[in-house]
Order: sequence, then C-alpha cells, then structure tokens
Amino acid sequence: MPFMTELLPDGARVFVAGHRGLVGSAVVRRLTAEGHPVLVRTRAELDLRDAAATAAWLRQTRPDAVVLAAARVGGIMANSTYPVQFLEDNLRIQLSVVAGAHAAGVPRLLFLGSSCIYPKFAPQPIREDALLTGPLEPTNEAYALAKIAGIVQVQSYRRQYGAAYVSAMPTNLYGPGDNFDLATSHVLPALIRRFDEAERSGAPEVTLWGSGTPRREFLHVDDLAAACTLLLRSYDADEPVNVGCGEDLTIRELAETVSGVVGYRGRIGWDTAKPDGTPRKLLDVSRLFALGWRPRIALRDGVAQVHRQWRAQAAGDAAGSAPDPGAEPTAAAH
Ligand SMILES: NC(=O)C1=CN([C@@H]2O[C@H](COP(=O)(O)OP(=O)(O)OC[C@H]3O[C@@H](n4cnc5c(N)ncnc54)[C@H](OP(=O)(O)O)[C@@H]3O)[C@@H](O)[C@H]2O)C=CC1
Ligand SMILES: C[C@H]1O[C@H](OP(=O)(O)OP(=O)(O)OC[C@H]2O[C@@H](n3cnc4c(=O)[nH]c(N)nc43)[C@H](O)[C@@H]2O)[C@@H](O)[C@@H](O)C1=O
Repeated sequence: MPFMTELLPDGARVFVAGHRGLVGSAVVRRLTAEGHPVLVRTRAELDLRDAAATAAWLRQTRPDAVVLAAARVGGIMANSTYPVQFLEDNLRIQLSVVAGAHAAGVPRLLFLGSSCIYPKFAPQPIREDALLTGPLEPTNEAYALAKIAGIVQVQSYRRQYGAAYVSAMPTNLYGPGDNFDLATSHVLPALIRRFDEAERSGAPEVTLWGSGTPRREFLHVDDLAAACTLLLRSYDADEPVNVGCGEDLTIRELAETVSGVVGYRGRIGWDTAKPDGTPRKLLDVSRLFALGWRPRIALRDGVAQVHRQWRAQAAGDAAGSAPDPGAEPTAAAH
C-alpha cells in the first residue's frame, strides 16, 4: 500500500463493521465493486461491545479505513421498548471501534448516525447545524443520544489527534436484507409484509400504527452506500453530512404506494394508540449534493425490489432456503 496521502486510495482495505446488516451489506457490495478488499467479522467472532477484543483485532489487521455500520437498530416500537439496549450497546460499540481504530493507527473512519439526532421540531429541511438546538423526540431519545455521543467522539478524535474521521447522518433507509420482524422493524418493510400477507389471505383491512400523518424521507440503501464511498474518498471535515433523497411523504402516502406495489385492494385503518414519533424529519442534503452525489433509485422501484425479496424470503423460509440480498431493482432513476 502506498503512503496514505489520499483519503481512500485505490485498493485500500476497509473493515466494514456490521457487514451482515442492511447498511453494512450494501457498503460491502459497493466497496467490492469499487475494487476494495473488505474485512469483516461476525458478531459471534467479534462482539464489538468488547473494547479489548475489538482493539486487538484492529491492531492485528490494521485496515486502511473503517465503516462503522454496526449498531443496535430498530423501528419506533423497538426504540421505545428497549431504550437501555439502544443507549448502551451503541455507546459501547462506538467506544470500542473508534478508540480501537485510532489506537491501531487506522487513518480513516466513517461513522453512521441517524436523522433522529436532530431536535423533534427542527426547521425543515434539517440542516446539519440544527444539532443540539432543541429537545429530541422521546420515542428514540436514548438511541439519538448515543448517536450524538458518536458524532462528538469522532469530532474529538479529529480535534485532539488530527484523525481523518467523519460522520454521515442517513435518513430512514430501506433495501435488500431489511428486517421484516413486525415487532422490531421500520415502517417500510413492515408495510410490505403486512400488505403482502393481507393480500394473500384476503384480509379486508390492514391496521397500521399511528395517525398516518407523520412525514418521512426514504432512501434506498444502495444510494446510501454510494454516498458512503464518496464521503470516504472526498470528505474530511468536522460536521456530519446528511444523506437523504430530499423528498418526503406522509406515512399514509407511503401506505398507498406500498399497497399499490403489492396489489392489496382492501381498507387501510390506523391505530392511533400507537406512537407517531417525530412529525417530520426531511434532511437538507445540499452539503452532499455539492460533492456531486445524487440518489438514483426511485421509491416505487425500490419498494418493488424489496417486495420481491420479501416474497422470495417467505417462500425460502417455507422451503428452508435463503433469498439473494444483492438482487437489483428493475429500474433506477429519480
Ligand atoms: N436502517 C435505517 O433506517 C437506518 C440506519 N442508520 C444507521 O446505519 C447503521 C446500520 O444500520 P442497519 O444496517 O439498518 O442495521 P442492522 O440491524 O440491519 O445491522 C446492524 C449490524 O450490526 C451488527 N451488530 C450489532 N451489534 C453488534 C455487536 N455487539 N457486535 C458486532 N456486531 C454487531 C449486527 O450483527 P448481526 O448480523 O450479528 O445482528 C448487524 O450486522 C446504524 O448505525 C444505524 O444507526 C441510520 C439511519 C437509518
Ligand atoms: C430510522 C429511524 O427509525 C425510527 O424512527 P421512525 O422513523 O419513527 O420509525 P419507524 O420506521 O418505525 O416508523 C415511522 C412511522 O411509521 C408509522 N408506522 C405505521 N405502521 C407501522 C408499522 O407497522 N411498523 C412501524 N415500525 N412503523 C409504523 C410509525 O408509527 C411512525 O409514525 C427510530 O428507530 C429512529 O431512531 C430512526 O433513526
């Protein structure tokens, strides 16, 4: 490997923490396609909450860069039910990986936060400098605080040691390998599963959570992965970078889109005893757009892709085989 003058030289070896997850698997696909050898460890091989084991592995392998996509992640209900794990697991993983990378002399690191770090009533679209300007949304406060600690940790390594470590703040994501467990999933895979099962069973109504009025922005994880490698190659500054498509819709509109793709024609009901969460969190993506990145996968195409994978997964579960998480969406254009 040549002396590191570039932020991510050609052929740089990258450790992708969380490579089996939604984001990590997409980042592995993207890095591999760009010619980077990728280092991975399963949770069974290396629990990233274990600081000593993580530091030892990073010292032994000394990758050229780390993408921190390992985290305790979940939808609104999982976040509200398990705030202790969402706070503590994420703090511990971040402490292990960022400190371990620095101790091992890893020159480059990308930390992934989340759009829920911003105040509940932040002006829309939300700029990066809205951080710490108001109270957080209570349903995911513990997770958001852990992510904010991660951002400050990364900034501190920059300020104190001059490390080229940076943070990205993705909006709500979806894609191949998503979590379809209704108790822990995010809304988009939950809706695909609910409408698909209702269509197959002929159920007259599907009941969704909340009022349907909150607005959310959805980005395909392959678009996020392209942003991650661009940031690794070209971004080196203190402030986090928002990653979103720049457009949002209500959960009711999302439900109409997903039911249309799935072909479900029954009624949609709303259980207002369930939480709505934050009313809106559309990201200002001008910083990332200025670097030349654009989202490529339209929501309807991405939903159709994930629906096909859910069908394959459901059929595979019944037959005892696994789906292909790398299958392409059929069309790709915004
Ligand atoms: N999904 C989304 O909508 C969004 C995600 N993000 C961020 O992107 C990142 C990745 O999220 P996503 O891919 O969706 O999450 P997933 O739950 O799909 O994947 C998380 C990964 O982290 C691994 N992991 C968790 N705990 C540990 C541990 N103690 N030791 C080792 N590995 C561990 C999991 O391993 P295993 O496979 O063994 O479970 C899994 O591979 C997170 O930082 C998240 O905050 C940001 C905005 C939105
Ligand atoms: C990525 C992001 O994800 C989480 O925040 P969230 O955006 O509020 O999460 P969500 O995807 O679970 O819900 C979005 C909206 O959709 C509604 N909704 C309807 N019906 C279902 C449903 O069936 N399941 C789910 N999960 N939601 C439903 C739900 O009531 C809410 O109004 C946090 O983890 C946060 O920390 C974070 O970073």
